[in-house]
Amino acid sequence: MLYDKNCLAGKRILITGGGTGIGKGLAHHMASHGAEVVIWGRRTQVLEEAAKEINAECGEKVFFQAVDIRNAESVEAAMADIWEKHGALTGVVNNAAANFIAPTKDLSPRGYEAISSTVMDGAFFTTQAAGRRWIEQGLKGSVVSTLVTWIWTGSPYVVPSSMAKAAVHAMTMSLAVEWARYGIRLNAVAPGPFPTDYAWEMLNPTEDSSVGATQADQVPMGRFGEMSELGNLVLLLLSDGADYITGETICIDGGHHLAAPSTFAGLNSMTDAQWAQAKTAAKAASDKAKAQRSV
Ligand SMILES: CCCCC/C=C/C(=O)SCCNC(=O)CCNC(=O)[C@H](O)C(C)(C)COP(=O)(O)OP(=O)(O)OC[C@H]1O[C@@H](n2cnc3c(N)ncnc32)[C@H](O)[C@@H]1OP(=O)(O)O
Ligand SMILES: NC(=O)C1=CN([C@@H]2O[C@H](COP(=O)(O)OP(=O)(O)OC[C@H]3O[C@@H](n4cnc5c(N)ncnc54)[C@H](OP(=O)(O)O)[C@@H]3O)[C@@H](O)[C@H]2O)C=CC1
Repeated sequence: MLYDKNCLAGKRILITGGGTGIGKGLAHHMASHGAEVVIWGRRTQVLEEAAKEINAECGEKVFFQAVDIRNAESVEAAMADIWEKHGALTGVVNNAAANFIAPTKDLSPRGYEAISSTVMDGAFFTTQAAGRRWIEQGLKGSVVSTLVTWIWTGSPYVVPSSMAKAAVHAMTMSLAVEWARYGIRLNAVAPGPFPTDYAWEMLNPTEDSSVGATQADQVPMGRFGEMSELGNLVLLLLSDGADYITGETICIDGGHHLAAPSTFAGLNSMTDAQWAQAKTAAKAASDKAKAQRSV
């Protein structure tokens, strides 16, 4: 363990999308360094299992709420519930996201909305609900958003995600200035590929769609990122050790985007028939998750 195992003692951190993938890894990392953690997602069973798994190792540190972050009223109600039942948060990780690869010309308005509203509106509603409370109560707070290197490079075939992540980047810089006087810091991380089940089903659904963005051999360091590496960076930003850092987005990608294969440009050669196969495969994974949603 790089950091002291109690370095986050007294911290209470909300992680959206904390039931799976990176969010679950972050929840485990923060809980194992002494923080109390609340995880959000739309599937009660998935959240419950994640909390149980982490708590078995770390003690009763992780709590969960089924929340759809696209719904401002639900976010507000769940945030009020945290303050009432657990106490004030000290940090928020805007980690939940939706994404799938698709040719932009074929995207329906609902497809665009599903991705952009989750990433952009969800991060805004969650940040505002916590920030308002910190300001009213004179409390310090730290917000960390999980972005992606496409905020600098853009990426074809994931245009709504690139646009919405760039918007959250703008929110990070803007509120860092607006809320600095309240002691509220906003930072972000921009990971390269950290393979997770759901993301890879959405971004790498078929053999033909496996391109640079999701391939370890395209990373200059020759490997994917490890959860503990991302966890250590987010931990630092959530901790008092980063008290003078605000408005920053820190890249953690083994040099991936500087070597240029970090986008989905390699999908330019896919045919319409290959795109139809990719859509069918991604939708099957998505439908399986949807059948488990509680909200
Ligand atoms: C360098 C490496 C970088 C990697 C960066 C990673 C970034 C990520 O963010 S990965 C995160 C992946 N995780 C998720 O996406 C988790 C959440 N996902 C979901 O909730 C679903 O999978 C969702 C994205 C499909 C959204 O679900 P929902 O809001 O319930 O939306 P619908 O199923 O009703 O679909 C809305 C709309 O979108 C069309 N659509 C769905 N899937 C596809 C697809 N694969 N291709 C094209 N279009 C798709 C769907 O047909 C609907 O449109 P209409 O048909 O017009 O109604
Ligand atoms: N994996 C990678 O290589 C990279 C990932 N990222 C970013 O990291 C973050 C995590 O991605 P990853 O762990 O890979 O993917 P996952 O699909 O595992 O995580 C996304 C999470 O968001 C939740 N979620 C989606 N929509 C909503 C919603 N409307 N309300 C509440 N929760 C929601 C999902 O749960 P549920 O469906 O139950 O609601 C799920 O737990 C994302 O922001 C992604 O963009 C960035 C760069 C690289």
